[in-house]
Amino acid sequence: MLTIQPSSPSKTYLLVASGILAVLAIRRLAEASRRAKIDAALPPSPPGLPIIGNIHQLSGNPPEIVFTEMSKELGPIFTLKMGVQRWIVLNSIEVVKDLIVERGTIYSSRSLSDVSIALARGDQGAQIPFMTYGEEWKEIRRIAHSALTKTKINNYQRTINVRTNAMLKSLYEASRSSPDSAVNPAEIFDFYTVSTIFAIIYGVDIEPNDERIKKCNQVGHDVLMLITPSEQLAEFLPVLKILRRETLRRAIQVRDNLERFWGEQVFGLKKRLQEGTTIESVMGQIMTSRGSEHLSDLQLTHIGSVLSFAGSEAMSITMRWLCAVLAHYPEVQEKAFAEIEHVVGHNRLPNESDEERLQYVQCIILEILRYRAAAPVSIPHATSKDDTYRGYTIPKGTTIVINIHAIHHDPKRYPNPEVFSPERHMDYVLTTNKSTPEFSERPHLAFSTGRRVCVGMNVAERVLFIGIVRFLACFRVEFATDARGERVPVEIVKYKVGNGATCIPLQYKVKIVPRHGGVAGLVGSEL
Ligand code: HEM
Repeated sequence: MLTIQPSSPSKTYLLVASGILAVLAIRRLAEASRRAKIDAALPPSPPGLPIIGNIHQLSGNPPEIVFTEMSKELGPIFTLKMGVQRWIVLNSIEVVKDLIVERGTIYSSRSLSDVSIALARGDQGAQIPFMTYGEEWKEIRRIAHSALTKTKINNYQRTINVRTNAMLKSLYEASRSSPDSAVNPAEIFDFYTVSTIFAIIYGVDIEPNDERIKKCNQVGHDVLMLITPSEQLAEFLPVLKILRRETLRRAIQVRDNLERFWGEQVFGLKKRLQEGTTIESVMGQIMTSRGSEHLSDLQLTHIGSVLSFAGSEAMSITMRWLCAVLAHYPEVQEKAFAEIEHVVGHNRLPNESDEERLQYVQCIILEILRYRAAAPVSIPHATSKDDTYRGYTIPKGTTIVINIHAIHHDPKRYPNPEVFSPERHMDYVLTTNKSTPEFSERPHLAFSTGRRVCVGMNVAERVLFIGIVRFLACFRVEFATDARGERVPVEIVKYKVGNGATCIPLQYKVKIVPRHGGVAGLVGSEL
């Protein structure tokens, strides 16, 4: 008769343990084979290393340059394995149109890191760029968008004019106070854009030494320090997350400071609205418009902070690039000045109603946004569903990078892309129906496209137009000379990558020369 011997406890443990191990191993194998299947169907990928994949290939050069080089080998859509994450990089206008525009419901989410969730409270907060695609984001974005339409921006024209003239005055004074009139305009442009945005968003006027500027810069800087590439590494290699407790604690501290500072701005505006002492502002519009009564103070704080912070740096970067590029292209400046003289004359500054007739100036602005887009890889999107495209599989949760730089430097679209040539946009300016151009006819994608397109685009375009046209009407940019009489170089090929993957010109100094004797009077005028 068969007798079953009770197994010893150690044998039982062994059996159970080996059972568990077997199940784990099978699961791992199944997972590995599932991943291998998905990987095989992904768009092509450059060879990578075990575990880290392609991460190491992104060190050194700016990401947009690395991606553009890779796309020459791999085609307009390719995959990068960033540790445990998959990135798919889009490098042509056709692919961007097919996926970001036409399949916007799938390609408009964000993949949020632990740090960005801690900083912005994820979808519970209202920091638009840090929200996934869904009803909350749609609602907050709709509210922000309706306060930033082209018609609404007309209400801030006087504010923009006043701030622009303050910038011209600072440039004029800076050029007079330095013996060789060599000026580093970066700080002046920074103050111009931050003070203009503050005035438009909250209806307040701030001076250069205002404490709010310092605090706003500090809070912004603290946020950017938390989203540096090294902080992102833990998202690719989760084993590093153990080391990140301190970073997460810091993120919460930074968020508290951010909410305190921007909360004070909302509170101040609320008080002015109750007292009837405020002027028109975007946040005032949002706080009093029908349909936004349910917004909490925290949501208002987040919306106000993001609208103030998201755009002013990008606008300043664009002004800094233009000033640097103009030093290299005197003929562009002369042509623009001749157009301004013809349309506006010398006795007043150009304004928004002159825009239609200042076609060459319009081309200059389009060209600087193409030539050096402030955010050349946009803000990464993420897929919210599995998809198939051109026979490839694109799984849910994939990070999608729009390589704006590659599109802006595609020689088929822009012959000699490294030449700054405003003329290339003249046909568009003269003939295209600018409010609804064909997608392929768009002169640039600096504001990205699709459902996530920059919500502050109308403000940015208006501020850049007034800032740039008045700058061109008042000044000529020349190379400065050093003590030996030699030209001080201004770098326009190499640049710095900012923490938000922005493309920032290296520090430079140029001569800012007033165009004529009437400039002193013009820059001192109120409007
Ligand atoms: C030259 C100036 C500017 C440039 C080049 C620029 C560029 C961009 C880009 C590339 C994006 C990412 C879009 C995407 O995810 O595909 C973006 C998003 C955004 N921008 Fe701008 N921007 C500028 C000015 C502004 C201004 C002035 C504001 C606010 C008044 C603003 C507010 C935003 C917001 C809130 C988002 C997030 C949109 C979302 O996630 O739905 N931007 N911008």
